[in-house]
Amino acid sequence: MVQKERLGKKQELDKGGIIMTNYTIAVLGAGSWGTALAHLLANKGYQVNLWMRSNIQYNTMVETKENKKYLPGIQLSASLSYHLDIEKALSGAKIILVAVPTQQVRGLLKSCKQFINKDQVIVNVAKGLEQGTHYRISEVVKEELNDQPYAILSGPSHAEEVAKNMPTTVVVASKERGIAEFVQNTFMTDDFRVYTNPDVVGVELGGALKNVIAFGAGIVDGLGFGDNAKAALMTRGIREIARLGSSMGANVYTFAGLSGIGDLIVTCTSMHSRNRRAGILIGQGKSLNETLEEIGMVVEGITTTKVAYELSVKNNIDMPITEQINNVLYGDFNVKEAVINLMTRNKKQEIEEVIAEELIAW
Ligand SMILES: NC(=O)c1ccc[n+]([C@@H]2O[C@H](COP(=O)([O-])OP(=O)(O)OC[C@H]3O[C@@H](n4cnc5c(N)ncnc54)[C@H](O)[C@@H]3O)[C@@H](O)[C@H]2O)c1
Ligand SMILES: O=P(O)(O)OC[C@H](O)CO
Repeated sequence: MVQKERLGKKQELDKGGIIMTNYTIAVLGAGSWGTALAHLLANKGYQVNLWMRSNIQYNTMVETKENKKYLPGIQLSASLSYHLDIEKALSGAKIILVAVPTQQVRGLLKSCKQFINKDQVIVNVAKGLEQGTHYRISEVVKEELNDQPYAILSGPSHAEEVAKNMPTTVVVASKERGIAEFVQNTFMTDDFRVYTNPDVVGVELGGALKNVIAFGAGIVDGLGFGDNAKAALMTRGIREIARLGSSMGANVYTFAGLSGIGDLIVTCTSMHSRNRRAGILIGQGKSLNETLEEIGMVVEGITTTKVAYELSVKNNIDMPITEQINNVLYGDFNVKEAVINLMTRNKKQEIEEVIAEELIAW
């Protein structure tokens, strides 16, 4: 347990003026984000078990207390404990933080579900949609673990900045308010501010779909276009995210928040963003294979583009930016051709859902 004074006066207290930090949290996946969050939680005083699948990475991390490939230059919390044995990592944990790429989540859960207890809270941080099923991660978790307590933690948060305690705000969504507040209390620090939101669908979709637009923003940069084009892409991008999201049951206001415009801004403008950097390389004429090799980390927008495009067709939602990015990635379209296709579409009203009476009055 850590005294209130050490963590700052605004912390929520669990019990009698004392912040409970003596429980165990398992972090599955030691990429950039899993490592940064494990470091944050260990620094806050929790027992953190960081599990990874690679022996080589494990040996290096135990020896150097650094994640040289995914989070170089950060001396990790001395109390972090590293694991190759997933059963041991999960044992006694109150929270299981799932921090592997979206397409790997189902396989990971299948491989360890026999070690997961019914009361352990799954906190997902992956931002994507499953290929084939079109599922959000909560749907994958539901299919694999039935009614396991679940929350999604998302929002504008690059691992490189969180690991350096730079001010960051995120949002946690769960259908159960108590779970969202438990996760909020667990992760919140003076530098890492966590909001709650009941809209699991919106928070999951906002985090996944912004990667598609960020990839497009990178293409714009790679082509050498200016700020006008980037602003247009972001503005029209959030509209199509909101259109698809509301058709799938999300609250449209969620997309005006951290897991909407907030994450879109950071990902479209930051050089930390792998999605944006991948788009820049494609815009400069590199092939997809060359791009993925150069980035060397997960680029969620590449798989999510295909799923988002398929969802837009299935739900009959107009998503012209996503469609053109899908054409570039999977239809062999040239990036310049995609831009021409976007700019020369039929004339439109800006707010197409405007109610009929307003239109008539206008
Ligand atoms: N990096 C960030 O700043 C950040 C921030 C918020 C959310 N996210 C999201 O978090 C998720 C993970 O991203 P990341 O940045 O940590 O990716 P990363 O590419 O940095 O690392 C991915 C890690 O997952 C591991 N991995 C892959 N498949 C695995 C499997 N089957 N079992 C065990 N480990 C496996 C890899 O070895 C690697 O260590 C993504 O969905 C990403 O969008 C990342
Ligand atoms: O580096 P990216 O593009 O995967 O983005 C990381 C986070 O999602 C930013 O919030």
